[in-house]
Amino acid sequence: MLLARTVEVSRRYGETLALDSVSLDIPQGGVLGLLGPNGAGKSTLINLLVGLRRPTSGTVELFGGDPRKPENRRRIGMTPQETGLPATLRVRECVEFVAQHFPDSVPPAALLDRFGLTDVARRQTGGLSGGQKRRLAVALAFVGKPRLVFLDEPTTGLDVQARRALWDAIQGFSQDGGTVVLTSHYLEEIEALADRVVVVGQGRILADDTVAAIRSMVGIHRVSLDVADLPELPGVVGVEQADGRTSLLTPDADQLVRDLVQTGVPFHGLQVQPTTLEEAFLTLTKA
Ligand SMILES: Nc1ncnc2c1ncn2[C@@H]1O[C@H](COP(=O)(O)OP(=O)(O)OP(=O)(O)O)[C@@H](O)[C@H]1O
Repeated sequence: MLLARTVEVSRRYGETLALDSVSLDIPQGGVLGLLGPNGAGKSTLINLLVGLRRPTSGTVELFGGDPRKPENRRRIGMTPQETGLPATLRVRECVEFVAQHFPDSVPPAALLDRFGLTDVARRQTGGLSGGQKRRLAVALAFVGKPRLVFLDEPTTGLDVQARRALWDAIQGFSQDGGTVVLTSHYLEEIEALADRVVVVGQGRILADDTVAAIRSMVGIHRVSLDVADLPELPGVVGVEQADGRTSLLTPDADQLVRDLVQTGVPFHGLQVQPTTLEEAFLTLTKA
């Protein structure tokens, strides 16, 4: 069963073509990760699906109908990239306020517990930390017992522990049969949560596949080292020099390190790091 879809949807903002003929089906169940560099069109796609924006051309359907109609939107939950919470409302009041807009809702205590907000339930949102605000903003997407939830960069600004707690909550919702569409810049996050990944770039869908397939496409690592004279090595898709250090970009860091040792070239200060998604995309487009 399809919960939402776009058919050849394009969206322009003046001269900018933010989405270019995008067709996407969102069936019931699972977590769909939208992955792509800044400005790729991910937020625009979500905003069209939830009825916040209209397409310039093409069709968008939510539960088989118009995403702008309240009866369709009532069955979704959403956390946009940026949220403004009323500063003087207490956390619990915020949850209760949002709950009033839905025919059925999750009991506030249960929701606050699920999102680790019980301790701050009586605090005014203006007094929350950035991470707590973000957690509340994401929790609010789940208040109305939605069937489909859209989360635009849900864990931006969260520390590792808070991020993992949020992942657990999202996974729990998915295991109970809920469907999630999320955007993220973190491959790690997509890997932890999504079973399907749609890569968006320059307003188009570049790939729609499993996490493993996408990881092999964009999972580039940076191997940095201090080395005087480096021979050519297999599997290197980019070389950068900065501050006297050499960085090698590769999809298989383990193999590269093995090859490096085998050359016998002296080096020190070896570091292996995942690249950001932007770097991975730039490297791939250059390669
Ligand atoms: N309201 C707007 N007015 C003008 N241009 C816009 C507007 N919203 C988005 N754009 C442009 O459309 C393109 C796609 O933006 P969008 O926010 O959808 O990308 P994104 O993939 O969500 O990026 P990010 O990862 O940075 O959030 C960008 O070039 C952006 O500058």
